[in-house]
Amino acid sequence: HPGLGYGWGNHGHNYYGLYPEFYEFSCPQVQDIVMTILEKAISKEPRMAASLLRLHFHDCFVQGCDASVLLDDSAMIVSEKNSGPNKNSLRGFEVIDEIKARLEEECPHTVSCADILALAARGSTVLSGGPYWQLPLGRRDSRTASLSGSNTNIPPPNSTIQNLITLFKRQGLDEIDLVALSGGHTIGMARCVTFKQRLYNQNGNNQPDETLERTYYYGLKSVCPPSGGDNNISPLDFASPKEFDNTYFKLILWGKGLLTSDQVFLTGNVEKTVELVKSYAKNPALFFDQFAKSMVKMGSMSPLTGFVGEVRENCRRIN
Ligand code: HEM
Ligand SMILES: [Ca+2]
Ligand SMILES: [Ca+2]
Repeated sequence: HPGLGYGWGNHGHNYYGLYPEFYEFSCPQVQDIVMTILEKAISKEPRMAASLLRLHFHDCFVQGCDASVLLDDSAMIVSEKNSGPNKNSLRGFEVIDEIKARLEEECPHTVSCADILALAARGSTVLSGGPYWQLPLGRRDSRTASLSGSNTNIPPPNSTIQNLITLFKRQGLDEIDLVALSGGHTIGMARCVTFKQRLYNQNGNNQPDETLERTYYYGLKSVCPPSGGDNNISPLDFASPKEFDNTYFKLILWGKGLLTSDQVFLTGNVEKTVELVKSYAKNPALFFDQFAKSMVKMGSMSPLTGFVGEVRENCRRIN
């Protein structure tokens, strides 16, 4: 029986009942279909890879990886899409819809939206030049969403290092996962409003963040004026915003992390995260390997399996 995660196909691993061969018989084309649509979307707009990677993260941190993030407002549902971290920020829903529609044609009522998010995150990483990993599957979709969970569990960009460690610990993720997964910021963009405080008033004294490297600071000010321009965007890794590589960590060593939550790995007085940034900056293979491991770990957080939850027909609403 699909979904129970015992015996066949599990090869002795048990990510809470998820296993890579879950769709081997019920939808063997799933991987090809996902990759075809991702290739098209990402070649049209490279940033889409980043947006899809982030969607999986924002799903997993709220009720686990159950596609709660995809539900629209309705009579039954208060959508997570309107939370502080998500509103005017999350992207890629149309690509998920396209994948889902295609999969409903090929393998009706079979592939969950939560698994589509995990597949899209892995595929987006690979297509941006990052690592591939064996992806445990078999997540089912929630019949609920949590706006409050979205507001409280997802770390804000001005977080202190302690705050980041605490919020990740709460999900069962440690400092190694925190630093490696934040390496996802090697691709994609952030809006001015998420880092503006660093430019004009980091500590309530109307001064810039002194950990911000000078020339980078002047460049950011030109993108992000003191008033207005909140939706102007800047790359999280300006050296290679479309390339999944380890330059994110090199930039942090040079004082050129974009968000406070990036730079504090070096400046937050936690020796462990300082060492991790240095080793990932030096050794891209080490970063790739740990990113893959931590993505599997994050992707296995509190999944719905077996007969719990459902496989949505449309990712935006419950059946
Ligand atoms: C450690 C805590 C984290 C914080 C505080 C954080 C914060 C942010 C913020 C503020 C943005 C910009 C949003 C906007 O401008 O609207 C962003 C973008 C992004 N984040 Fe994170 N993030 C964190 C962890 C992660 C993780 C774990 C991943 C994935 C593994 C990730 C992947 C991304 C990606 C790829 C983007 C760019 C999205 C795009 O261009 O559409 N982030 N993040
Ligand atoms: Ca979720
Ligand atoms: Ca990069």
